[in-house]
Amino acid sequence: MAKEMREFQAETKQLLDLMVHSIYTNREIFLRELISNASDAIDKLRFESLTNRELLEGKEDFEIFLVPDKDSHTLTISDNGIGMTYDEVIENVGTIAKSGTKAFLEKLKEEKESTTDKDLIGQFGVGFYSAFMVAEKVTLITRKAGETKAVKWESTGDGSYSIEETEKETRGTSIILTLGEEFYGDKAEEDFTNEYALEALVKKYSDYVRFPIKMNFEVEETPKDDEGKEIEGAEKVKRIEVRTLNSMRPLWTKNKSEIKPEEYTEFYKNLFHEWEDPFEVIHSKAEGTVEYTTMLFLPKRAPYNLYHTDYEPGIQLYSRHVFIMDKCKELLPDYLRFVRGLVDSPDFSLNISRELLQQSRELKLIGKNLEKNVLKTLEKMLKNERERYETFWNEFGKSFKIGVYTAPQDSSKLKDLLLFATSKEGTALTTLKEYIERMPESQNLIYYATGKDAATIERLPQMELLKEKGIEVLYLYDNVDEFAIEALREYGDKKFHSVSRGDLNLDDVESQEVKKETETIAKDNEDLIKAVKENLEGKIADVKISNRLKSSAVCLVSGDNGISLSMEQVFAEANNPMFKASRILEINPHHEVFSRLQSLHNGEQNDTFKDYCEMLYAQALLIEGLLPEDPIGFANKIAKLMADK
Ligand SMILES: Nc1ncnc2c1ncn2[C@@H]1O[C@H](COP(=O)(O)OP(=O)(O)OP(=O)(O)O)[C@@H](O)[C@H]1O
Repeated sequence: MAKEMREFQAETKQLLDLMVHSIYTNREIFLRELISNASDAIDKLRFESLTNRELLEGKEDFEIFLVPDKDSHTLTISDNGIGMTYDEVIENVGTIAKSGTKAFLEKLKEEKESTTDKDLIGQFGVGFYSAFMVAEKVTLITRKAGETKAVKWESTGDGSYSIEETEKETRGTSIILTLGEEFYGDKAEEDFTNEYALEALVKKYSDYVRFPIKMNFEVEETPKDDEGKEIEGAEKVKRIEVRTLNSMRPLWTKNKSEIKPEEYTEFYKNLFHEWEDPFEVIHSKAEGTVEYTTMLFLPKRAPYNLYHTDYEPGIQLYSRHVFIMDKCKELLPDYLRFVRGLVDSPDFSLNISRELLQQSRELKLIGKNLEKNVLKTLEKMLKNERERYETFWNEFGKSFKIGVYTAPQDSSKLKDLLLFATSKEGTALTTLKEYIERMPESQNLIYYATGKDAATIERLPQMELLKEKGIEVLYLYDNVDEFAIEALREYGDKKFHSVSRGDLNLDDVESQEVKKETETIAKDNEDLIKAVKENLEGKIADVKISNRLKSSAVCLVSGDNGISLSMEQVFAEANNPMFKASRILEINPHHEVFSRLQSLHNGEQNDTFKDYCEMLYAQALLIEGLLPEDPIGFANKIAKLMADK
C-alpha cells in the first residue's frame, strides 16, 4: 500500500493548534500521557493473551522503553503492548474518535472568557495529542500483536498526517518525538533528551505504572581484573546499563501514614488520565469475610458526559496487585457513577469473566462496603465541612437525585444527603431535615415549587399565598428534581406537596376561614364556573375558585395525582409528548377580571365571554412557560381588546 497523505478532522486541527500554542504550561506531562497509553496498551494485550497466548509471540515480558537521542534530538517511547492496525491508527489518532475532544473544543469556544484554558483541559484531557506540546514532528510506528504488517504514521501537527505500511519486528508501538528546539540540549529549560531529567519525570508522574519503564544509561567504568578489582591507571570505558525507572510498587499497598497527599494526586492523575487533583480520597483496607484494599477518588468536576450513554462508570479491579479489569460497574451503585478508583482483593481470580464476576458473592460484599464508605465520607463532610459538601453537591448532586428517582431502594440512603434551594432568606441550600426543623407546628407538608431559577419561581402566582404567610418553599430548578421528590413521597412523616397541585392544605385557622369563604363564593358562582368550563372543554379538567392567588388573576394547577405541568414539559422535551398533566384553571375571585367575567356572563355577551375564557387560559399557560394552543388567535384577541379600550 502506498503512502497516503490525509487531513486531520477540522476539530483535530483546532486541537493541535491549541497544543502547539500552549494551552497548558506544564508541558512535561506529555510523558505521563504517553506512558499511560503505553501501559494501557500492555494491559489490553495481557488481558487478551489470557485466552490467546499466541498474541505474545513468545515474548512474555512486558515493558516500556524510553530512548532519548541527543544527536537526532528525539525521544522514543516504545511499548510491547497490543499495537494498532492501519485502520485503528486512522481511527484513534487521525480523527477525533473521542467525542470528548469535540466537546472540549466546543466548551472552549463557549467559555473562552469565563474559564481559563487550564481549567478546561482538566475536564477533558487530550492524551496522545499532548505530544505536540514538545515535538515538532511525531512519528508513530506500530504493529498489532498477531499481525504481520506494521504501520507508520507521521505528522508535524499542521493539519495533515502521512500513513503507510512498514515493517516492525516487535509487536507494539513506538512513538518518536522529534523535539522542538526549546526541549533539548544543555541550554534548554527542559531537556527531554537528558536521562536524569527523564528519570525524575518518570518518578514524579509514573512511578506506580505496573510495567517496568526502562532506559539505557551510559555509565563510565574503570575496567576490573579477574578478581573484580578496578585496574589501577586503566582508562575508563563506557558501558550501557539498562535501568528500570519506576518502583512499580502499587501505592495502595503502602500504609496510609506513609503516603503524602501529592502521591495520591499523582497516582490518581496517572491511573485515570485525569488532569485535575482529586476532590477527596478514600483509602481503606478490610480484613474479615472478604479481604481487600480500596482507593476511591471523588473527582473535582463532573465529566462532561457523566449523564450520557457513552459515559462508562466503574472502578478498576486487581487481584494481588495484578490488574484484572477496568470499569467494573458492578462494584458501585449507579448514583456513584462519578467515583473513580480501584479495589485489590486476593478473593478474585485473575481470569474471571465478567459474567462470573457479576455473580460473585465477594464482589457484592465488597460493593456494599465501598458504597457505605463513600456515603459515610459524604455524611461526615456534610456535617463538618458544609461549604465543601455544597461544592461537591453542585457538581454531583444531580446523580443522587437521579438515583432517588430511578432506584427507589437507594433513596433511604440518600435522602439525608440531598440539598435543595429554598425560599428561606440567607440560605442557599438546605437539607430536608433542616427544612422540617424550621417548619411551624401548623404546617404538615413540605412545599416545593419548580422553575428555571429563583426569580421565576418567586413570581409564580401559586407562590403568592405561601409568601404572604411566610411559609418556606423548596425551589426545584433541575428537570430531575420533581421526579426525585415524587419518588421520595415523604421525608420523616411529612409529605411533599407542590405549590402547583390541588389544595395547599394549610391547616391554620385563618386558612380554614378563607377556605370556607372560597367555598361560598364557588357556590354563589356555580353557573359562571360551569360556563367557563364549557367554553374550555377539552383543554382543562376543571375550573376552581382559588384561595391561593393574591394579586394574579389566574393560574393553572394540576391534580393531586398524575404528573404535574412541569413534568409534562420534561417529558415533551424528551420527545414523550403523550404524557399530559391534568389542568385545573384557578381564578382569583377578588380580582377585577372576575367581576368582569361575572358581568359578561350575566349580560349574555357570549362571544366576548368565550374570548375572555380563552385569554385567561392562555395567560395561565404562559405563566407556566407553555405556549397557548393558538398563539395567533391569542394575539388577535389581545389586540382587539387593546383597540376597544
Ligand atoms: N501506545 C499505544 N498503543 C496502542 N494504542 C494506543 C497507544 N497510544 C494511543 N493508542 C490508542 O489511541 C487512542 C487515543 O489515545 P489518547 O491518548 O488520545 O486518548 P485515550 O487514551 O483514549 O484517552 P485519555 O488519554 O484522554 O484518557 C487510545 O484510546 C488507544 O486506542
